[in-house]
Amino acid sequence: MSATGANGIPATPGQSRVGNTPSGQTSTRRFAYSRPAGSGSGAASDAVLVTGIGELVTCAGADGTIAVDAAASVAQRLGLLRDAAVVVVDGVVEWVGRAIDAPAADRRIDVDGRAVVPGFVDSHSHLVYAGDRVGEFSARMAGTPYDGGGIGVSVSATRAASDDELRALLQARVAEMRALGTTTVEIKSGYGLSVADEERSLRLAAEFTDEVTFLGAHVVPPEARADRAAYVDLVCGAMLQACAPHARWIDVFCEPASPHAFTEVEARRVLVAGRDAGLELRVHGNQLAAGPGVQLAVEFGAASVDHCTFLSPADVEALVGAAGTTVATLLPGVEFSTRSPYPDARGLLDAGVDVALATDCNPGTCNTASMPFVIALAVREMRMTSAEALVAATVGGARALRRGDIGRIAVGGRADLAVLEAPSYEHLAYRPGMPLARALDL
Ligand SMILES: N=CN[C@@H](CCC(=O)O)C(=O)O
Ligand SMILES: [Zn+2]
Repeated sequence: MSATGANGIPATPGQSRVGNTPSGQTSTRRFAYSRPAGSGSGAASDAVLVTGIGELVTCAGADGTIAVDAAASVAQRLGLLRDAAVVVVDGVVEWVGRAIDAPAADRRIDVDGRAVVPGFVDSHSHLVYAGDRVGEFSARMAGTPYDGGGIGVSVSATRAASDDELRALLQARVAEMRALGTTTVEIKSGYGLSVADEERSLRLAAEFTDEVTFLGAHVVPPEARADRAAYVDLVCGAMLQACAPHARWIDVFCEPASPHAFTEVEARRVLVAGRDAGLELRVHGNQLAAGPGVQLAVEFGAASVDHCTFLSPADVEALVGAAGTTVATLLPGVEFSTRSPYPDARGLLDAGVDVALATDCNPGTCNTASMPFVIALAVREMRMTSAEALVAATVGGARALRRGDIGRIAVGGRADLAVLEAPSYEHLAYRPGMPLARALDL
């Protein structure tokens, strides 16, 4: 997390909140930053010059997707600068340009020719859980299919954990993400599934991010299976009332192919109730089979429909029509870890759908916090170009969270930078599994 904290991943919980700021344009004006004379050290602005950037990818020209095009055009749309510098004042980008034109600043960080990209925006994760399900993973690798039933195992372990245990687990997971270049993360509940345990999950998640999502409608918990309707009533009633104050978003696992997840009718009730409570909408849909998730998300104007693994032509058409409103968030780490077919990213991009990439980090279907791994999968397995994958992991994630202040390196936006142990962003897919990206501490 950047030093300025809390809309992204804070280094420590409980940092102050920062509102959204609109992204500005790349600036080439020349001036010097310095602390105001006589100001106390606590009150002064802190201007940092990040220089020696061999390749700076600002994503400033990216509008959500990068067309497959001639190299020069891709570079232009990526907002790619060589031998560049960025000036950051109090966590906000104040200047972007050639290093030789850079103004003076209070402090200087020289990245010595490395590439710098926008910090990754991981717009889909389930980090509030205890225990693991490695046995389920091994069984799956031996042929047992995933159906969501294992979520109950994580619910039991999470309910049994103390607040401090869950907080420590969250802190460790968020730190792993930051060490891999992620600067904003969305965190869902969904392993509590009682009023008290969902409320607690969200309260703890809110210590680490503003992008908190209520997922009481993850599965019907084991003790409620005899009366599904009563559980949906609870989610839409007392649970929502207790959880809404901690959350920005509501999500539902709409997957009729799973006996544990929710039908279209049930999901519709959850989305209506969440919207009426003032929450913004997201949907887990079309993960295990073709189904109603995508159409429902589009109908409700949800910010994102996530997974999109099994889509009909009508689903793609609906997503094309919803471009600018509903993002298709692809989670190829899930297909990797469940040995499932990958979503047709190429078809979605070519059709004009807004696409994001995220980890879905969770104990069941994808236990990785690595956005670089997701980018490598997107390029190798889903035929996205490296440029498309980087944009989907930055601008795409920002759009899936309806945020204009992150995902790009632009004047007026948050100074969330990831530095690469590499000369170019293309190394992210070229060197899979290598620790190439880290969030830059300013
Ligand atoms: N599919 C629903 N939820 C998670 C998996 C949760 C779990 O299996 O623990 C997902 O997005 O893949
Ligand atoms: Zn998920």
